[in-house]
Amino acid sequence: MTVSAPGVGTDVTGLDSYRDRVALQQPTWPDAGALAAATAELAAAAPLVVPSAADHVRDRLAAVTRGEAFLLQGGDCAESFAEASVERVRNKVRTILQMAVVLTYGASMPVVKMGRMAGQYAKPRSSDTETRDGVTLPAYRGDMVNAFEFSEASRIPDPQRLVQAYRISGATLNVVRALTEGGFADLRRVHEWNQGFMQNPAYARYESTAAEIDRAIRFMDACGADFDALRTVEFFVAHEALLLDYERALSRVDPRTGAAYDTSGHFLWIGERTRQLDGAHVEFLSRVANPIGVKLGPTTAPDDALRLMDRLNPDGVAGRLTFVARMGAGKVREALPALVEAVRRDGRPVVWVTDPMHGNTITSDSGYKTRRFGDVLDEVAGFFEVHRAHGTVPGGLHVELTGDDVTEVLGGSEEIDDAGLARRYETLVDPRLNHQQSLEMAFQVAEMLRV
Ligand SMILES: O=C[C@H](O)[C@H](O)COP(=O)(O)O
Ligand SMILES: C=C(OP(=O)(O)O)C(=O)O
Ligand SMILES: [Mn+2]
Repeated sequence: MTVSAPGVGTDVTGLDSYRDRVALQQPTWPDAGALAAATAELAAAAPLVVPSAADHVRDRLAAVTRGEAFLLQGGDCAESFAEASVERVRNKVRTILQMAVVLTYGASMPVVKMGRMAGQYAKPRSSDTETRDGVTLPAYRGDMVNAFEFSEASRIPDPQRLVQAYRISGATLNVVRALTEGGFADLRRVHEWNQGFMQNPAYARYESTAAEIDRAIRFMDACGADFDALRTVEFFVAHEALLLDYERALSRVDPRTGAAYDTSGHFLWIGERTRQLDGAHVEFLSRVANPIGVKLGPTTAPDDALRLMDRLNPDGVAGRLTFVARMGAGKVREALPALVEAVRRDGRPVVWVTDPMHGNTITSDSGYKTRRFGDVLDEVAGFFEVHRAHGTVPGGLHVELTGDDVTEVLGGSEEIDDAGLARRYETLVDPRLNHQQSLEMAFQVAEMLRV
């Protein structure tokens, strides 16, 4: 089979069909020649993930649809080039591993671990521009597009940033692999970190769950469990497939099967703002074989969900399609049931995940974009209630988090208040749970999973 170069000749795989559709939320690149040079460089570059690994993730997600595994997706709203340091990546991976141990216990199921990492560099925005002190500039759209700094030069989209994002994603993946394959993920070690977290009296309410996990691990030990076999874990990477110039340039045909894969990450998702049925994002992801997700906000109609299934997973391949519901704590109990019921009746399997962040964004009195920890947990509770009522599988959790001690989300047992937000508010776009809030969430969700 001959395959044409990107954008040249016959579109054998259909990977270029999206070009005839409307793509929302794309940057206005000022120099077409510079964009072509950058995408040509990416098209010739090595894949970040290989097709067989994406297939493997799809199989893991198929287990989630059967209620035999639980999915945990977490990471920054927007990764930044400056924070791709070993330390920051390690803290994020550590946080996700710690949460996963608690959730594994709560669910009595394997947890599929996936970072919003190694590619989460492009952001959709509500407005094309940002105004500060009477000065209006193009909005920041992620490090893959322009720089956060509020100056005219920084905000001009630069296609070389696509190449930089690819290189930094490769370096991030390398660190993630070294950590998760090199003993950092050892169950005994992760358990010790969780015991360290429990030293803080603020978390006394989780003591009984923590003690049960400790007993379970001692029981495994007494039974002669092979802890050395638990020194490594599978860890996958995911991001929003927003910038189609980047995603297309990193897509490759798998010589084993002739199928196309987007090799920029294991799992890609379509955001709430770009999920139009006839839009470019749905068209593009319909052509790649990776496991994919779609965010569904509170205005989604049951028919929209069914049509997305027709477009993205017509044959009902288990693990291919994940719906990430991001309704808001006040809406999830009204908005989600009709969707869940329509999908259940249809019969084609879908992984249902809750994103309890994006429907709960508020502006604090002092002007910070933030979320309340209580709202976040309430949306997760609502998600579980809806699935229990319908006999369907609540398959996972999608959260914005960091492994550091930032102060971006209000509340939690350490009671971050409006004045406290200023202490360490570092996010470039949306507020993230900090390390402690993330673990606290895991303990609370573990309690919900076991009832
Ligand atoms: O993560 C996503 C944000 O919610 C999205 O980019 C919109 O943010 P904005 O309203 O600040 O533009
Ligand atoms: C933009 C995001 O979410 P949504 O598409 O759900 O608004 C996000 O995940 O950062
Ligand atoms: Mn976000």
